[in-house]
Amino acid sequence: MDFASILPDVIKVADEASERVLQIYQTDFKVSYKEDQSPITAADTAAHDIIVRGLRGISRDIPILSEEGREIPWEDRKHWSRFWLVDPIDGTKDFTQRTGEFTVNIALIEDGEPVLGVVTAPALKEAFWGAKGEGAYLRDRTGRAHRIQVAEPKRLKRVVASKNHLNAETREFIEKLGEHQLVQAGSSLKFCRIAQGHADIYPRLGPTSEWDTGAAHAVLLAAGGNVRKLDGTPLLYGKEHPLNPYFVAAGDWYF
Ligand SMILES: Nc1ncnc2c1ncn2[C@@H]1O[C@H](COP(=O)(O)O)[C@@H](OP(=O)(O)O)[C@H]1O
Ligand SMILES: [Mg+2]
Repeated sequence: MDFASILPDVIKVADEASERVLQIYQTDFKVSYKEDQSPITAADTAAHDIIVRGLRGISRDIPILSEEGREIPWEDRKHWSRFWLVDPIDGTKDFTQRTGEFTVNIALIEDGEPVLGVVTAPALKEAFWGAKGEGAYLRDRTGRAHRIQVAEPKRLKRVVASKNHLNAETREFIEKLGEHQLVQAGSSLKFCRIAQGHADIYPRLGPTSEWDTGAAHAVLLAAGGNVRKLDGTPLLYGKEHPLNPYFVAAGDWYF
């Protein structure tokens, strides 16, 4: 598949969803709660609909797995060698708390590997994208896009961690890194901050699902980073259960 030729179309889909999400963000939106007690708003479902329609326009043959879509039986999914993995809004808590640190996430997975990803932060007016063999890019709030790359190794490690999920295991991991400084970022922006060289390590010793990480994982890979499980093997996608194992994201030099 020619990633360079489909990237502009995927970015366009993410931008359309982001625009709608931002409109809803600026209203007095209502918050409901799903079965697992996680929050959901009209923005999640509106973004899901726009993304599904847009991706179908890019290719009718690639199936879509979205956090806000219907559950697709493993019997069907186990035959997928390529699929879109979508989180219409990652960081819904940040959305409802109006921190601005939420993202729209679209990934393309091939044989378990995130090979293309687009992550937008509508309220911050930032968009990140990357694909295998194509490098990673940030379009900043001025509207200009430029190539991004992970930072060189330094003694002082800038650690990004979830403010909502900073548990004892994560704290212990961070202490062992030696000289460090905590950098705050919500949702999948944690991977993106590493990809652009603003942070060095993101330990996630807590739950996430595949759709929370796929797109930003692809961006980080394209920027010279990696995401590995605690046993050192790569984090993979398309499992029967969408829950990710614990992982660490960082520049390649860390592993
Ligand atoms: N118990 C749990 N099981 C699965 N995922 C969880 C979880 N607790 C938090 N998460 C995931 O962590 C994401 C938020 O991460 P962070 O705190 O780093 O911003 C949430 O994304 P959503 O907002 O898309 O639901 C959610 O998917
Ligand atoms: Mg999510």
